[in-house]
Amino acid sequence: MPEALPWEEEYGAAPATLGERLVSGGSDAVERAAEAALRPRRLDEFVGQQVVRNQLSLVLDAALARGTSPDHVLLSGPPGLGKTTLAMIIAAELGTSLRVTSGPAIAHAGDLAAVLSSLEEGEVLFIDEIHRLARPAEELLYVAMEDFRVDVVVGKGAGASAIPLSLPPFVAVGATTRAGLLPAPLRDRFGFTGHLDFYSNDELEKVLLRSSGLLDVPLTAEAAAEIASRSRGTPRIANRLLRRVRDWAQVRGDGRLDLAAARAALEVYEVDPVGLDRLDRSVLTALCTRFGGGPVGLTTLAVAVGEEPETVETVAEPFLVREGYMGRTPRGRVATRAAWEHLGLTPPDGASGTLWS
Ligand SMILES: Nc1ncnc2c1ncn2[C@@H]1O[C@H](COP(=O)(O)OP(=O)(O)OP(=O)(O)O)[C@@H](O)[C@H]1O
Repeated sequence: MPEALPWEEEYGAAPATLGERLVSGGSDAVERAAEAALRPRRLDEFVGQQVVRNQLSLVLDAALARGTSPDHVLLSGPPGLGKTTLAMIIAAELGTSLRVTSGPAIAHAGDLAAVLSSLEEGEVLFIDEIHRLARPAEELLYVAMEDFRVDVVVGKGAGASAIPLSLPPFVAVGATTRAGLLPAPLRDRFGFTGHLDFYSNDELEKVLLRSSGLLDVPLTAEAAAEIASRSRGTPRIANRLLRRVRDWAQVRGDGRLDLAAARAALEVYEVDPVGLDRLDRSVLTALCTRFGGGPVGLTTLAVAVGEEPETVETVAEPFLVREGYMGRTPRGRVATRAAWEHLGLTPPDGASGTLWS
């Protein structure tokens, strides 16, 4: 198994709690409905991710020019960066329709065989969380991707036989937060792999200004910059914070989405100027004030903030480590100088781990 990329360890499948959290990359069903209206529909509306966008546009244009289907596409990256959106765009650019499924939705290889055998020629099959496909379904998929064929098993035991069923050519688009977990034979069937990275604040401002236009709420440039800087490099979070600022402006403000409204709304929702929320801050505060900056074990730290260790590890820690507020050492979690400074605290002299940076 190849080594996981650094962010893959941090951004596994979103735990259930993520959907309830304003600054998480994950989303729930209600959230998804609100997001649908803000999705870019074509490649030239898709903000940022210049490298992937250029590469993908070449793959698609070349296929269109040849009049054939493009290679299968694998999209990897943390939640909320636009993998589903890109899959929809691929179908739109190819002028075909999109069929959507996901690794966890396919319990048996037969479920996948049913989806595959109902595909129309040239259709795009989007498989979200492809790393969570069961092994037999995975094996069925890579035969289908390579040879456009599924082997339908008839009968049981010694009398079982496989009847090959031809499939029309289709395009598989897989999305994963953990490309390193895909077995090599499956990964190799994707002719093009695009890795999505966190967005810059400038790019998030563009996402926000575009979304505010679609929502028909005027957003000032300063407010866009303020929301962008608290959005953890993630368009999904940026759009979600925008909707909360819009709520505040409608209910408590004068309807305008300006800097004052953005700051006031994000204060109500406890999203601080660098995008940390209450859980993030309570983890850092406990680490600094109760454990002298660490090192402290995950379980002890989690008990101190009244959370499950898994919640601290998967929900708060990835962003805190990525942004340099927390370190993971063999002896436990440590606060960095940036954490002390962010909380307005002075690190005690000589405390081990406190000046970890
Ligand atoms: N490049 C972009 N430009 C504009 N909006 C974007 C962009 N990328 C994502 N978004 C917005 O962010 C939201 C989340 O994107 P999307 O659902 O595609 O993410 P995802 O990577 O598939 O997440 P998950 O892995 O959780 O399914 C969408 O509603 C979309 O409007």
